[in-house]
Amino acid sequence: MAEREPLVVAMPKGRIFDEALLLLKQAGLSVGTDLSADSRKLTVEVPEEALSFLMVKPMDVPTYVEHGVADLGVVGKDVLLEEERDVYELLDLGISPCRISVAGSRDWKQVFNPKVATKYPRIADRYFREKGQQVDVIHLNGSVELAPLIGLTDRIVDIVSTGRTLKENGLVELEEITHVTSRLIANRASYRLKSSAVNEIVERLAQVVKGKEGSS
Ligand SMILES: Nc1ncnc2c1ncn2[C@@H]1O[C@H](COP(=O)(O)OP(=O)(O)OP(=O)(O)O)[C@@H](O)[C@H]1O
Ligand SMILES: O=P(O)(O)OC[C@H]1O[C@H](OP(=O)(O)OP(=O)(O)O)[C@H](O)[C@@H]1O
Repeated sequence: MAEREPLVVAMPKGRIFDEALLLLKQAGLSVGTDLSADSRKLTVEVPEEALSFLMVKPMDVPTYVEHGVADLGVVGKDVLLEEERDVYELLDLGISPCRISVAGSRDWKQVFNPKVATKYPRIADRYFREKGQQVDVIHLNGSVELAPLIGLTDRIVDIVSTGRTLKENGLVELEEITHVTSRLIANRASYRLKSSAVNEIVERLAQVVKGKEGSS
């Protein structure tokens, strides 16, 4: 039974949630039944473990952590690269793997003043700048694969996992930008001021992650 002030953890709703929850359980945390993908509750208290969870949009996890309303958060590396928030990245959890890639039609050809559609404008901008290519980045919030199909852009920068969305829309992966997995992040002040509680969770999760790596 923990006596300390609860650690607040920002949990991403959506794709990552179930895998993140499983990791917490495998780390021996009894998080109860309120913390579930089906729940509509936005805050879940687990007093037995001195933990409190916030259910947030994946893109917003680093925002809550940077501002210190959450001590810890679980978030995809894609979001960290895009959001560039001032947080500590403590652990690669190895869950929800995917990649960020450039994609387009099979017969794509370099054009003058090329356009790229993406949910990740900063990542795309940085990638093409580092390659010395000038592109016009168009920010979309989803259904990004539609852009080249209807002539909005020549290419896209988006998440690829199974490759099914690209395939079903007649697109191909042209270049991989980076591999993505989910990470445990911490608020900078919490990491110093609540170090023993934070380190305990990090160590427990690291054990689980190490065990999975060993068995794969
Ligand atoms: N196939 C995939 N597509 C998108 N994200 C994936 C995929 N596989 C793993 N991920 C990871 O899951 C996270 C996205 O989760 P999710 O799709 O639930 O959120 P979202 O993009 O904010 O979705 P929405 O805007 O539809 O709520 C990404 O940040 C990435 O790290
Ligand atoms: O390679 P796949 O396994 O097909 O996964 C990749 C697709 O999944 C995501 O879209 P999502 O379902 O989140 O919809 P969105 O278009 O609203 O972002 C991503 O943006 C790709 O479109």
